[in-house]
Amino acid sequence: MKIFKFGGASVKDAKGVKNLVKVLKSQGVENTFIVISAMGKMTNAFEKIVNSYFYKEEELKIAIQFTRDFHFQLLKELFEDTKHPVYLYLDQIYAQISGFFIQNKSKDYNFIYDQIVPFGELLSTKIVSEYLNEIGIENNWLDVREFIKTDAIHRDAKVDWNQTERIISSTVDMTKLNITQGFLGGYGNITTTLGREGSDYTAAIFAYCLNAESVTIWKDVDGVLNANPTVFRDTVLLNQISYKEAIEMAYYGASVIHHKTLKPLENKLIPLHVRSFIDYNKKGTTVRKGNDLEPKVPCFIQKKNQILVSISTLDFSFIVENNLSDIFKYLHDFKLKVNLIQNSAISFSVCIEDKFGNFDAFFEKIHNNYKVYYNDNVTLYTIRHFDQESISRIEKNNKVLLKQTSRETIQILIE
Ligand SMILES: Nc1ncnc2c1ncn2[C@@H]1O[C@H](COP(=O)(O)OP(=O)(O)O)[C@@H](O)[C@H]1O
Ligand SMILES: N[C@@H](CC(=O)OP(=O)(O)O)C(=O)O
Repeated sequence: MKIFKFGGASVKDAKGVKNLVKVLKSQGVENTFIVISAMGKMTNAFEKIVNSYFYKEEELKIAIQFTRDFHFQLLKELFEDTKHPVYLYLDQIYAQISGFFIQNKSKDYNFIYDQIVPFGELLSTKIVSEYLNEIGIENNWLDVREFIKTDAIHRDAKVDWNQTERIISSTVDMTKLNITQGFLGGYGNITTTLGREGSDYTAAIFAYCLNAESVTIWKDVDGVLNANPTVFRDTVLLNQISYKEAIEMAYYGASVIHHKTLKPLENKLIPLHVRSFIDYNKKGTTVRKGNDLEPKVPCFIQKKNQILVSISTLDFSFIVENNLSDIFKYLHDFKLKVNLIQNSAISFSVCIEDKFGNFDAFFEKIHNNYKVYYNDNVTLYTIRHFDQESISRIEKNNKVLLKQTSRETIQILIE
C-alpha cells in the first residue's frame, strides 16, 4: 500500500484539484491512502480569523467571509449542481465556526487556534473526496482526529503512538481508497494540530502504522533540490538522499520536508518520494537507506526571522557550570527553538526562533540575572557538505554575526 500526500500548493484552486485526479490516475488509485492539506494559503487565512478574534474583532467577519468565499468559488467550479451535498457541508462548517465564537469562553489562544484552523483541512479533504466520487472514483473520507491521537499541547501536539498505531492498524480498511486530513490530531474529542506544515508527518504516521510500501509527497518542485529555488539560483535536483541526510536538512530548516516526517519512515525503512505534481512522470527524489547524497553537492538552507541572543553572567561566574541549565529551562518553558549555540567562559550566544511569540516574556525572565543583548530579524544559513565557494556565496556582501563549523556543516548567521 502506498501513501500520497498532497500539500496546499497542489490543491490551491479547482485546476489543482483536477490535476490531483490526473496524478492519481497516472499512478493508479488501487492500494492508495491520501493525506491532504488545506487548500492554497487557507491555513494562513484561518490563522487570520483567530488573530482577528483576539486582537482585531472588527475584522473577524471579513476574515471568516474570505475563507468562505474562497471555498464557495472553488465549489462552483467543481460542482455545477448547487444542490450537491458538499454545499451543505460548507454551510455546516460555517455554522460551526459562528457557533464556536458565540459560545467560546476560553482565552487560550492555542486552544482556539486548534478549534478553528483545522477547518481548512476538513474542507479541502471533503471537497476532494466528493469531487472524486462525482467523477466515479469511489473513496472513503476519514476524520483523522479519530485515528491520530495526541496529547493536549495545542498547536504542537505530540502523537500517542501506542493508541494511534492500535487504532489505525485495526480500523483502516485498506481495500478502499482512503482520504484524510493532514496536520490534525485528536485528544479525546478535542481537535489538536501537529505544528505548521505537519501534513507530511501525518503521511509518515499512517505509513508507519500501516506498514506502507512508500510515501510520496507531491510538490510544485521536481523533488528535493540542493537549495530552495525561490531563494537560490542554479539549484540542483538531489536524486537520492539518505534518511540521515534528509533529517539533518529538515532539522536545519529545509521546508520541503517537515522535520518530524523522517523518523517514523526510517524506523521501518519505508522510502519517501518527493515528486512534482506538475511533471508527475518524473522520478523526483527518493529518500531511503543508502548513500548520503546523489549527486554530492553543497546544500543550502536559509532560515529567516531568527534572534541572536548573547547572555553573560553579571558576577563573572562560569556560564556553563552554573547557569546553562537555568537558561535552557527558560528556553524550553517559553518554547523557543534553539538553532545554534556557542559559549565562552562567561557568555553564551544562542540563535533562536520564536514561533509562539514568547521572546519578550523570556527576556523579562532573564534580564535581571544576566547581561542580555539581542539582534532580531537575523538570517541563519546552513550549508551541508560545504566548500569554500559555497561559503563565499553566502558571506559576499553580508555582515556575519556568528559562524560555526563542524565536519559536514557550516552555519552562518547574517545580519
Ligand atoms: N531544498 C528544497 N528543495 C525543494 N523545494 C524547497 C527546498 N527548500 C524549500 N523549498 C520550497 O518548498 C516548496 C514546496 O513546499 P511547500 O510549499 O511546503 O509545499 P506544500 O504546501 O505543497 O506541502 C517549494 O516550492 C520550494 O519553494
Ligand atoms: N495546512 C497546514 C499543514 C500543511 O502541512 O500544509 P502544507 O502541506 O501545505 O505545507 C499548514 O499550512 O501548516
